Amino acid sequence: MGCSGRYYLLTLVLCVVTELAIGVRVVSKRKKEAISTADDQSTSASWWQAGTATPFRSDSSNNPFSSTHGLVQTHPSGSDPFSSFGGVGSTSRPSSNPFATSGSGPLSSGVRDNPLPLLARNANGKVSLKHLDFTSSATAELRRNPALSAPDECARACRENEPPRICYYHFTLELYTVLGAACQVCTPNATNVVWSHCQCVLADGVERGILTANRMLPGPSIQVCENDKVVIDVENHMEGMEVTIHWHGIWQRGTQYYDGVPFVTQCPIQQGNTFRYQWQGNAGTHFWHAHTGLQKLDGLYGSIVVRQPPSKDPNSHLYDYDLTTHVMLLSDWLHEDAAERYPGRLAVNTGQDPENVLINGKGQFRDPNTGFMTNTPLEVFTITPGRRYRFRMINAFASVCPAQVTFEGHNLTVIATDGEPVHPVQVNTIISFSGERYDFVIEANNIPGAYWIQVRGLGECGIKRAQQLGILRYARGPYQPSSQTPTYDVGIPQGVVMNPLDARCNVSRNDAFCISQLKNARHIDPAILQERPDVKIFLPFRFFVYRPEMLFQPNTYNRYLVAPQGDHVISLVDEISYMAPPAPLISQYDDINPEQFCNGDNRPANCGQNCMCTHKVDVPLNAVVEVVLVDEVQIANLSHPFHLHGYAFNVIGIGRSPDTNVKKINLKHALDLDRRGLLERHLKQGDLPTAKDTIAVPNNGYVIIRFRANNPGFWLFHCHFLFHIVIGMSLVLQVGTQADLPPVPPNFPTCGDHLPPISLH
Ligand SMILES: CC(=O)NCCc1ccc(O)c(O)c1
Repeated sequence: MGCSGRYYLLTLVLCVVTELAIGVRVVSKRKKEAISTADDQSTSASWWQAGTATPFRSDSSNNPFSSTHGLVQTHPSGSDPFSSFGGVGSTSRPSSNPFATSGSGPLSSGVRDNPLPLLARNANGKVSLKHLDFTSSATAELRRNPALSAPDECARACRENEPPRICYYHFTLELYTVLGAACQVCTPNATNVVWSHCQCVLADGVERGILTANRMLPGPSIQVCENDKVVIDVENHMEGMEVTIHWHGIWQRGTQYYDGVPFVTQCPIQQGNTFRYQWQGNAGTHFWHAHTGLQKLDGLYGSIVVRQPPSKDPNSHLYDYDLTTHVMLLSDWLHEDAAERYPGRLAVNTGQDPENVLINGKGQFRDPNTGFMTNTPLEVFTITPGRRYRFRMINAFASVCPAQVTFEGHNLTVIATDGEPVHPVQVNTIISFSGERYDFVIEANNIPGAYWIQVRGLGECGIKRAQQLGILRYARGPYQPSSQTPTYDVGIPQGVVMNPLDARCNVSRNDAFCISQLKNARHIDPAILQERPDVKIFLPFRFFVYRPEMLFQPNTYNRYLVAPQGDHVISLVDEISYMAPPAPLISQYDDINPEQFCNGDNRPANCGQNCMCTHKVDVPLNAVVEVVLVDEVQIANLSHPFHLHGYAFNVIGIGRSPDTNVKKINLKHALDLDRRGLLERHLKQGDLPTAKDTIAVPNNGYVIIRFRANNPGFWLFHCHFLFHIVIGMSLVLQVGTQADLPPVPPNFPTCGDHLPPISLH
């Protein structure tokens, strides 16, 4: 296939950015104060089920704790899994439970945390912090340096004239376990997000080895105000593992070397080493996760919330509360190490699809073979009648499954995506992809009670019918919904869909909103909407399927993934499979052999169908860049979410070929459509394309994004599916030159090959 036409560099026109005044909105309505009574905060009670203890463990035979505490559940056939949940129904425990012999149970044993505080967070409102004793988790650094603020001091309502803080976090990364002995000492609090005093990780009640930051799942939440400085010391104690942490959604202007991409912005952090990340966050709902190997899927992720004073949020009049506890992090979950699925197996546990879905690291699991269900606590979000709440949803999935979130009996008013505010739209359900965030408002306007939250895994996750439940609970009301438990097939009625999978985005419809129909609530650089961008890049992507004879040729060791149907594949973006260089681009550029680099216009000689090199596309600083992503994957039902580091881009168009006799879109056809003016581009006055940093390219379709390349650096641009990253569905956009970048800090770690002359002494 020829390369011409894949990558266009048009004349760079430097545009003077005229700062247009944004319509200033005066928010005068005083926000309500937090209510923080104990019954708002804790889910109370335990999840031990009366009856015979049947801990659900992958192997309980040689585990000393196997019959002592655990997830006892006995509902093979649809009886109510919540009879002991939240203080409703039976609270007696199996006699084999060690807590039972204490006569008091974990709630009153004195070792359990105090109820977690509810922080009121509407910036005019007061912050109410109760019961929080952080002395035990204050690290040496916090004690030593009085200029630093602890996580709970930073998780506050943001005011306009308040001095910024320096918010300090210490992440200790370890190999750890779900249902370890820590669970004999305490039970985690269901609403704990900022940190935990309890080291018990329950997940979905199925024992497995995991990776954790500070023995929490998700890891610690970073919640700060817009101008705060954030400092995170990442101490790697994972045996035999290196790691980097990426701060997904944080632009890293001026701190490009702290973006956390291995061999692009840093050397991976070796075991036993501590790496200090420091950045200032752009406002919004973001998250952090490991960017090395498959570690993210084993538990290394957590939320980031960068709040603003309400006067700076164009949608602040739509909600009364923006609580630390109303972050909703969705993740997919396996019952074994992610590495068990890579490169992948042919007979047992094939493919990469998850066993389960978690909401804030919580959930239950129904064993499809036995029908037994764990009864670990579900996530509970508490609301007060009449109030309006901002929820911050993060899709931290690693797999290809879109996640569909529905709240029983409540509309969702979407007010932001990927940290960027939009003109509000009301929907009933949100479909999101790995890496995306959606902020929405829920008004507590239904009959006070408890309501189901359903998160379904779509796409490939439909095979295992992976879903999870949570509870939206009105304060002082029951913990248990009175309605039928939603099942995968008979769920909460879906109504209007945010982000429909059918990619019908060129028509206004009353059953769905496409992302390309959302309107940006912030100022858009007018140059973004000019007809011709300065740089236009077509990026088709697909898989290359190996024949086994090619892949397993003696003395060749090419990487591959065994896809769900058994195909052995690598990923190609513009016919190139990304390989990381042996040293970081940002700090050791000159150590890298220039022949390592490639792109569609510069393919290495003899680079065949499985061309592997460091795919890098250069973009002039300040150019207006358009990227057209084209899905050339020949698989139905699979849409790839692309994430750009360092930026939020404007989503100019999403669609499929209008040509009904074209069965499969490809680069050639997309170029042809573009020539004929048939690619959808929202460039009219008033279209206000929304800003995002992660966008799913619809299956058999395309996405057009634009951004002004005003943040110099080496920015990874990649499919956010974890198993697609490791087989090369990535490239680096180099914006500007090394001279445009701040130098890396003194003593920045170095790495690289060691290939000295061979000597016998
Ligand atoms: C012919 C072909 O492209 N096969 C690959 C299909 C595939 C690859 C990777 C996945 O994660 C996945 O779900 C499906």
